[in-house]
Amino acid sequence: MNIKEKIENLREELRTHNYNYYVLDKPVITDFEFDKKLEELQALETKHPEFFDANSPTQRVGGEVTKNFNTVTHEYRMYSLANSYSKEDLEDWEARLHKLIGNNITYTCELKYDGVSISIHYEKGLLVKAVTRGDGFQGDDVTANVKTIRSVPLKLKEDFPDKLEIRGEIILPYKGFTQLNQKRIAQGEEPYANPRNTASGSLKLQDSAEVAQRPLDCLLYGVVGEKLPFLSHYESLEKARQWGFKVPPQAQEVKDITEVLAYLAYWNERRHDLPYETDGVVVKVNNIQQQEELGYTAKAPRWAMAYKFKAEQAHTQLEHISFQVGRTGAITPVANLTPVQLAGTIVKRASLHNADQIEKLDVREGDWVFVEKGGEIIPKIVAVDFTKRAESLTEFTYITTCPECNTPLKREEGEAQHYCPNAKSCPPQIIGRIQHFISRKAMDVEGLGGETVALLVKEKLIESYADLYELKKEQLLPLERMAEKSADNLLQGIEASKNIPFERVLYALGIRHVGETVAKKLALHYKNITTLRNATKNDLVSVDEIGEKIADSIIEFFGNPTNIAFIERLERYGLQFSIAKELLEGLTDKLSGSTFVISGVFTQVSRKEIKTLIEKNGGKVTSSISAKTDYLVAGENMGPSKLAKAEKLGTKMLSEEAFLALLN
Ligand SMILES: NC(=O)c1ccc[n+]([C@@H]2O[C@H](COP(=O)([O-])OP(=O)(O)OC[C@H]3O[C@@H](n4cnc5c(N)ncnc54)[C@H](O)[C@@H]3O)[C@@H](O)[C@H]2O)c1
Ligand SMILES: [Zn+2]
Repeated sequence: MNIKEKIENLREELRTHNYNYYVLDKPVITDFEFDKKLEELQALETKHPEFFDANSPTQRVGGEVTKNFNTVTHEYRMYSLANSYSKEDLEDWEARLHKLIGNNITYTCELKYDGVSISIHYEKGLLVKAVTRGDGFQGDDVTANVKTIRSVPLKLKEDFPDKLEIRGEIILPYKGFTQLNQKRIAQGEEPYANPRNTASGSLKLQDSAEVAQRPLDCLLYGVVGEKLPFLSHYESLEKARQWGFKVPPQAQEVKDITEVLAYLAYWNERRHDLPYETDGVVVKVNNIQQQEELGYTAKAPRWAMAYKFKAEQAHTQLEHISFQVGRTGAITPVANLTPVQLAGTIVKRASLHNADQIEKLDVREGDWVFVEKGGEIIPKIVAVDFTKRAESLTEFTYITTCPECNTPLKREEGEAQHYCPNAKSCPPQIIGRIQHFISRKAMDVEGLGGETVALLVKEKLIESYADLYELKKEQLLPLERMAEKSADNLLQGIEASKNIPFERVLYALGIRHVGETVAKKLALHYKNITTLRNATKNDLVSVDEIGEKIADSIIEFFGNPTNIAFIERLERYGLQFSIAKELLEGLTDKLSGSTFVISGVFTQVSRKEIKTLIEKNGGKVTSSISAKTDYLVAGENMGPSKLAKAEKLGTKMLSEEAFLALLN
């Protein structure tokens, strides 16, 4: 690989990670690994200026505007921050500052809150607009969602300027994060991975009533605008507090880099005492006039510098490896560790993912290991400390039978995970399936939680989700902690679930690889369970987004007489097994085979309606333009990057009118 290819590859790789992180809220590498790669690219680009590209991830803010909100152009651009990792980096920065603006500089140090950036606009003291950072030039209008955050003032106090834009970070404090996850686990749902991505995902929800349920908070760190009533950054924070904003009190004015380093050392130790996550410190030139003189690079202010805390590692001993069985029978190996302090919590377990991972690390029971916390709540083992390996340790042999039911395990070709095939009577699979069935996105059975399901199974009152519909009050009352009222609620919840629409019932059945979106696709395509049941593999794979793996799994599911018996029972109880009439209205295949991207703001119909129209007419909507995009439905104020990409690829553009005409 030559240098140019290497640079190109790194850029492409970083773009993908940006997309995973900012758009999907599902990073696949740790921030530390991401920053390392970005640094590597930066070094290569500095050494080879001939390959400069204004679109490189080193030159641009990593996010994007999504298609789900109105797009707003920022009056003042939103930037990222330059990063430093050592004392030397900070000293180099100070030397550059001295050269540019002289020696008379003081700084403000603040913590770097780990959440999502937000810009909030006030006019005459009233909150008028809240916008995400997006690509730095344009962001998503998330006003309705931000208004649900209690600490964000809707009205300012005291002598505020007529027009004001304030910048901050929306975060999810640890406490709220834990509560949210406890609720999810009780409802049989997968817990969220970490506070930052959950905050980001919450902010992007379409339903602000749901956002209001998320215990988000907003910490402010900067005011932008003309003729503002302060001379230094530190004063601006004090002012913002007076206006009613939540500005953390840890910010501190310091006079030189030595004091900056003391602040860093202090918070490196103590950051875990804070009620929310921080990933570093931000140092800012204090004097606003000096800030203006220094200005910005393509990506970040020259007057500010982030210093990232090191990802923390712990060193401990792996006592033994145990195994968990999930609802689909998937086996996950878990490392049970000698408890050790890591990033503010005591860690006792770490994920080992699958057999390959164990082999790759060559980890053995009794080994000393290094544990790290990345993007996941469950920490992972990053390496074995071979210097401490006792000679007596033997290579770990993976289990061959299910730890819960003793059935020989299976591993399909090309899959990393082992499965317990005994779906019918393996206890965690039975419980897991029922927990999935009642979960919020599925049948949403109110009054019934994951723990009660486990109890009902243990007491042999139910063996399958179908049994739920035959539960009687007399059976429930003798259960521990089951008062008359809770029994009633539970039964009412079960009764009410009979109205849940077909696509969710289909998802609730728990067919492997059939998630929410796939269930919806299948429901829309096949309209009822009978046609779906009779579909052949060829037929299935012809449906948009249904691949072989999903098709095989559907065929297998319906080929199993036990499942058919369940479905027949559920039909008898009155669950919905065909698609609701409203959904069928206006369904055509006019746009079948075409892929659309929607961008900008529209006047006659909303973006959401456009999306629905496309899908109802058989088209497909994706979020970013690629060679596969057939049409770009372009509203006003479209993102410049989208436009450029569409032009480059020659994507057909449709105005709002042209799009509507296409349908008629
Ligand atoms: N793991 C991945 O795949 C992946 C992918 C992309 C980005 N990332 C991570 O995202 C980050 C890069 O994102 P970025 O461009 O937002 O840079 P950044 O997070 O390093 O810095 C900029 C942001 O810091 C925030 N911030 C928090 N406290 C602040 C304060 N007191 N003052 C000023 N700003 C403050 C602001 O919202 C600002 O937008 C890095 O941490 C990177 O590792 C990870
Ligand atoms: Zn089993």
